Amino acid sequence: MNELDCLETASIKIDPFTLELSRSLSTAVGDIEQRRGHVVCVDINGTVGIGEATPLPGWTERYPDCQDALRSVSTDSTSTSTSTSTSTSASEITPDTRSAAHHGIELACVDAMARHHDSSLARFLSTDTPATSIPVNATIGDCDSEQTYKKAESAVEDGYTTIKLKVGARDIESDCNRVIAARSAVGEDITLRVDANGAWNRTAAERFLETARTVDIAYIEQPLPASDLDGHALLRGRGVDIAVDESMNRTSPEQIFAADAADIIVCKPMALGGPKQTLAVARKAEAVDIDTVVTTTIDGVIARMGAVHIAAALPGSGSNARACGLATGSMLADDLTANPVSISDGEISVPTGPGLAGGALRSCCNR
Ligand SMILES: O=C(O)CCC(=O)c1ccccc1C(=O)O
Ligand SMILES: [Mg+2]
Repeated sequence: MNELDCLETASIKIDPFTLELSRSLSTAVGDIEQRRGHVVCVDINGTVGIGEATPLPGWTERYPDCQDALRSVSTDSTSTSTSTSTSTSASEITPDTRSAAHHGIELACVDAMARHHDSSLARFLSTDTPATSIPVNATIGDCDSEQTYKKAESAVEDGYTTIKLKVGARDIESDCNRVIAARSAVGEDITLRVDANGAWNRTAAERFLETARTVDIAYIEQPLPASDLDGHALLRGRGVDIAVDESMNRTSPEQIFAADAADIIVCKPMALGGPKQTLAVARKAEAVDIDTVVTTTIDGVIARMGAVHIAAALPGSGSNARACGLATGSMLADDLTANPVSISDGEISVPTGPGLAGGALRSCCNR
């Protein structure tokens, strides 16, 4: 079955939501304060599947475009209140494959298919035995050195063994002082990484790299603008690994690999258009010895669990793999429904029931 073949036979219902963050996440490209999206519920011959489409401007299509794309495939007239016609033939309109709308539908389809096979989504997607838990990183937004120290200390108290700091929102010297502060807060055994969200030029990135090497930063995520693949290639091999994130949205994985631009790719299923594209990219990366780190765009619990299953289905996933950015649920003030799995000792367990999480997310389709 093709990923969206289910559109031909499924009924599709969409339900908009807004989730506030408990505290905004400060990054080099601005603050994230709120997440708006749609729960997507499909019914394929009586098997229900749940997905989530939560666009983030800059990373995916804009909210109105996502909503239009979902309405065009929805078969439920009550959820298309502002549109005059109900539904066009679903097979005529399929959302752009690299979109949050596509992610929402595809996730719902694979959830239904996994349920139909009485398999967890990770097992359904994996060509191997999926991981049962995934190490995850704590994420610390931009803040001053003193706050960085305190937050790093408390992340370790909470059991995290990998911490990611957002950098690039202040001058290089201040960010250098922040990573020095973070290292002194956590000791030697904790993995530190930073994410500049493309804020630096090559000179600034080189300056940061000198300090990063001395405080043992595992990798710098997107130091340079997304299109500067050659610049990323030049930063490699200097004692700190280089990861790309935004570049994944601007160029193809093949271009990134060909430019030798990255040691690690960061994959956000919501931005890559769904579980299948994400896995396909990760498998290509593995074939050329590049690690994949799966993260979210700070999604609701449905997409977050989707990302956990994707991470578990990846080649070489599990406790020895690099920590994934999947501990983003605590940034939300409220959620679509209760978290089906817990995070402890820096690892998130992979839900074991059929599909995304057995019956645990079911209430999302009756909201
Ligand atoms: O990866 C993480 O630790 C959290 C997720 C994160 O940083 C993020 C969240 C929303 C949008 C962009 C990003 C990013 O990685 O740049
Ligand atoms: Mg990033």
